[in-house]
Amino acid sequence: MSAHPDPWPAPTASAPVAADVTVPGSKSVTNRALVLAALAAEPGWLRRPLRSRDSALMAQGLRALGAGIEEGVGPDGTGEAWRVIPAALRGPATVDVGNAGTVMRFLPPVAALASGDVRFDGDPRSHERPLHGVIGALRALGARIDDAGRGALPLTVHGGGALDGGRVEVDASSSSQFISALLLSAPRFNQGLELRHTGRTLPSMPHIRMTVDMLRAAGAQVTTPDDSGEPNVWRVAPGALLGRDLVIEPDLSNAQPFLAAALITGGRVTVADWPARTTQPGDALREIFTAMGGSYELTPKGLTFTGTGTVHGIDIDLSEVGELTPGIAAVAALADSPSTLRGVAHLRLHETDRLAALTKEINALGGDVTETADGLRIRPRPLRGGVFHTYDDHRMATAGAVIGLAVEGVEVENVATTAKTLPDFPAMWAALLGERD
Ligand SMILES: O=C(O)C1=C[C@@H](OP(=O)(O)O)[C@@H](O)[C@H](O)C1
Ligand SMILES: C=C(OP(=O)(O)O)C(=O)O
Repeated sequence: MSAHPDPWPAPTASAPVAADVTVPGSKSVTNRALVLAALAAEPGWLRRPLRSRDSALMAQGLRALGAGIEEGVGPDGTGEAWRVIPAALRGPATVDVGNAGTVMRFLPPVAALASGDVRFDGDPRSHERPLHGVIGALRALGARIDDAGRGALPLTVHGGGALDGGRVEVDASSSSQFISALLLSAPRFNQGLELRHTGRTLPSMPHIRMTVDMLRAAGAQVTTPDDSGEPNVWRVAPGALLGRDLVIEPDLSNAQPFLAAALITGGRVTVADWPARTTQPGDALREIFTAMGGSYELTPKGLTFTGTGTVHGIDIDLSEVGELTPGIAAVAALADSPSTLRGVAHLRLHETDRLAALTKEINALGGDVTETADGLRIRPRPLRGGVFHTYDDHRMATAGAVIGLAVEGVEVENVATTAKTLPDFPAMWAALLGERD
């Protein structure tokens, strides 16, 4: 990957885009697959894993706890793959979570199963992101954790080599990852887990379904509220997990800027290998961007999205698909009518305060965005060039690039932050526009 100027001049589209795009593996699937493979009773493979900062941190954290994760080619000799060899989990170990929600939430339960002390720390922002649900639940299930009373990072898990498990209550209204974290390790708890969510709201349900689907595919017995009719209760039976040979789906949330490019420029983009059935929230983009003025066709080759060049505003509850908000806000700022994005108050505690950041940066380009209690109101106005700040948030960077397609002179500060989940973004973007990186 070449070094990029900072700020990075976002290319404008001089013509409708027409491109085939292959996006790397899903962050959410890769990091769940790594955890489940490390907890399994036998080795497994991840094929076409995401290689990015967040997945490297997850792999490194699991290695620190004793798991073997080898880079290589898949069992059929083709393509990149990771071989995961589970081993006894042990400290002392140090885990750097960076600013990866999946690492900071999914690994403390794994550490509670290890014997020895496991220290967790990360980027300054990781100290501000909610973790209290995981810490409180693990304590209630028998773990010893020293967080100096902060309810957040940094902290040390004093792993006892096993965890009783059993019943626990968690308020996961600030992050669905609290629930995913506890479910993923639960087959290894002595009594399994009965988890009750006590909050009024619960974001990102597709990500919880992803957790349940992947647990089941690894042989775990899981009961969801849909199965039992008991709202907000998940149960996981104790039992061994299978090692899998898993092909990771492309990251549909990272397909978003490319689909947005087709929508905005009146062009056409085909994203290869779009899964026919998936729990990824990015699958909702087909319908959301259709409502905003485009159309799509799903074929065995992938998803082809076509725009007309006219973008309509949208009034939509994004609570299930919160991570799509920055990209939708960028498109909405270029629409022919206002938009209201609702149900995403928890985005204030993501990589950055995304509601404040989007408001500030779009308005700095001449836009008219206001924050509401749980989202954004966006009134499109003619935009002008300027520096688009990204606050170490990969989705702010891609949002700035999307606006830059239609607005001359947009410069994205720290485009390298896209390495969190999409390290090749600047080169992929240049290829989309037929330019050299
Ligand atoms: O479990 C996951 O892989 C994710 C869950 C969501 O987190 P929140 O529920 O905290 O929004 C999502 O925003 C994040 O990008 C990935
Ligand atoms: C919220 C996100 O990430 P994280 O996994 O760090 O929570 C995201 O990728 O939009």
